[in-house]
Amino acid sequence: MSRRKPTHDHQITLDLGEATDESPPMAPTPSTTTVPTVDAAAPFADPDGMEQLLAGWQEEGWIRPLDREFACLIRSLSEEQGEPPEPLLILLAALVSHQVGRGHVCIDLGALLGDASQILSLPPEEPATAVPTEQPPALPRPDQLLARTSLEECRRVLEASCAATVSDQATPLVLDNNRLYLRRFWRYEQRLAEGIRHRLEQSSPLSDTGTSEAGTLHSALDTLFPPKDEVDYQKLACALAARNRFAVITGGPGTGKTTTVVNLLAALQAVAGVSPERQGRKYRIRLAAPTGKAAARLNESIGGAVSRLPLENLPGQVDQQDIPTRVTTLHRLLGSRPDSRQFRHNRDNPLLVDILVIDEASMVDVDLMASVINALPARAQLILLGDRDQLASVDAGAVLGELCQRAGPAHYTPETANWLATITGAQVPGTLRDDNGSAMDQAVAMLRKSYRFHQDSGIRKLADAVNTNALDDSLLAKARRGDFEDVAILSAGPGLEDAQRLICHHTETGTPAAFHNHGEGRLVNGQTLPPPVGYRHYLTRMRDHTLSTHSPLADWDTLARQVLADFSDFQVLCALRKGPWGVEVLNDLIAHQLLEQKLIPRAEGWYAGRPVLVTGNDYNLGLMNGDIGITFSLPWNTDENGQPKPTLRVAFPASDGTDNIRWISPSRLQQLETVYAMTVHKSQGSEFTHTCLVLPDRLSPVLTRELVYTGITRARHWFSLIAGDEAVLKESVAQRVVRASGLAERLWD
Ligand SMILES: Nc1ncnc2c1ncn2[C@@H]1O[C@H](COP(=O)(O)OP(=O)(O)OP(=O)(O)O)[C@@H](O)[C@H]1O
Repeated sequence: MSRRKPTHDHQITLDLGEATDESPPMAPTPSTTTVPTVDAAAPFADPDGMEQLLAGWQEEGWIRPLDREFACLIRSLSEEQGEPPEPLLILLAALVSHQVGRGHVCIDLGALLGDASQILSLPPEEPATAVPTEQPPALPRPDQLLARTSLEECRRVLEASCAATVSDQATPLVLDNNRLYLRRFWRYEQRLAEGIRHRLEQSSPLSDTGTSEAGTLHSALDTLFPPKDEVDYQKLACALAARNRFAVITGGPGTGKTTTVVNLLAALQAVAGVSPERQGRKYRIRLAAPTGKAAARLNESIGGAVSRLPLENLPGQVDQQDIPTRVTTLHRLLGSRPDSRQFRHNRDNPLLVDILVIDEASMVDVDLMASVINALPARAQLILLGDRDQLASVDAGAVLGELCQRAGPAHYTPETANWLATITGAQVPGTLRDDNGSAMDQAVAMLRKSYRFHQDSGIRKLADAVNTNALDDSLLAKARRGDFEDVAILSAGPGLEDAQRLICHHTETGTPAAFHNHGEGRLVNGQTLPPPVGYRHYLTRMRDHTLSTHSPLADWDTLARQVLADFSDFQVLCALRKGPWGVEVLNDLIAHQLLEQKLIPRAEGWYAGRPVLVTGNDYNLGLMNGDIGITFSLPWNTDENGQPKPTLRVAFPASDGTDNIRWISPSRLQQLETVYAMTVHKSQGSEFTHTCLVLPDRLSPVLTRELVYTGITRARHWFSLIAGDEAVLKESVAQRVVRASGLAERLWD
């Protein structure tokens, strides 16, 4: 019988990426139903046995209902096509879905069979909170099952199945080079790799140093970057990004990504101004970021950088209006539609843009990045900015990290090095050269010098040590002694309650006494910095204002702007959501501390002073996941006696690049949470004057080098650390986030 591969792609509308949490599934709560006892061989005997086992895993919280349902769907598809349903196929389907839920784009079967418990993190490690189960469940673990099979067997089963192909047939699973994908994610990765490769192949008139365009780039860069004794990596990055239709500029905090991209855009507009091909038409440029918060932050910094450009000295008659300063969110740019994953802009309706710059690109998952590529005209230039060492996107993929995996010791070919020498006058250091560098290598630039953090900055030293897994006792001891003027390590007594009390007190006051010289007298860019603060700071401004019923709305807007700015002067970040060190418990404890100090009127429900974080996009209200608002009690309405009747409204900054305030009734807000404490994941793309990182006293898979680095680098001027156990801090730094994906192989091989 000849079997037809079913075209079931449309049926796989299960949202296999969206249920992604920031952390792997937590440890099971004790089960109330009896779970069948099976040994590791039994589930392979028949598909019912395998399904029964998956049901047990789901019941124990090891996998999501979605993972089991997907596996059952694969079984049904096989049966519909007259195939004997293979238990191993059902298992692999559940596992690939599970992995996508944890941020992986696919499963690398070789790696999976090599170390299944590490790759799958199953059973989930007990989190800091877990109530120990009295009896561990008598279920075979995935690694025990996988130990009974081989790569050849997995391949055989998948290749024989009508549910998996390597071809363009729309089967729900794709086996590609020993990597197993959900088709949707395989397509994203393919589309992304194709879009990047296509851009890398396009030639640029800038490549030929004899063209007028190249000559203009040379003189524009000389104007924008004053001569230096050392290699100017910003200038090199500008030149490389100008030459390629796809480029990545990566660098740590304050290395000048914004400054560089503004210079780059000015240089490109200068080139457009002289280009015979463009006949004086300037490029249409758009700036975007993955979240409203990240867009707002770039908005803040870009205007200043543009106004400082020496435009009058540039060739090509570049005007200030030629460089945009408005930053939009990617969803807004692409035209998101409620209840749909499809954007208004796509291959058939591309964006009207010549150059698209995406900031904070580490937060962009493979799905969204593929949508960006899909919506870009074929010749449009795409420039990604971001810090490759930060946490990867919450949803599947680690696109920026993968694109920058060879950025440290770069791989510039002799051709690139010679071109850079002509265009920038700089010699590329020998350590960054490679005769065998690929096209992709030539499109990646890393900024290596921080202009925000001084050489002796504790924040910088800690971040560097975390990145290189060199966080040792002597550095921590120095920080604890107050040797760094910007870092404080706070230690509580041994008990959990002592630690929680310390966190609450610190959160209220910011504990300036824990910092060098009580945080007094620090000079930054020639200005004295105010000492670090806690939440008392913004709540005091709220409490002490003198506005009344008769005050105009503009005055309330001004107050809201100040309070929101004060709120961003401090933020507690947690690694975990659940448990005594997690966001939920700490939000509650901190609210009660502030209530006790009479800074807020109550600690539950809605009240004046409650800070909230939007946790899902609300297109009707124009609120995006990650937006932060503060609740105000406004005397705008009056009761029947004409007396002011306070009304609660939440003030949000407008997300359109203006400094407008939107006042929204709490009853209209659907997805949100209190945000005295926030997870490090949610803090990506944000920055706070003083950041306090709280780490638990037990290791969990969530605690990784990327998480600790991201937490530390959210601090603009002050960083405080409260760790339940410093050994856990060091162990966290040794753990890395590794996400399975085939993107790098598609681009480099
Ligand atoms: N080449 C330079 N010379 C002197 N100062 C610089 C240079 N480049 C950047 N700066 C300054 O360093 C600070 C950080 O620069 P910028 O905002 O461009 O960095 P960034 O990498 O975008 O920062 P972030 O980490 O916030 O994304 C700014 O005050 C900027 O003016």
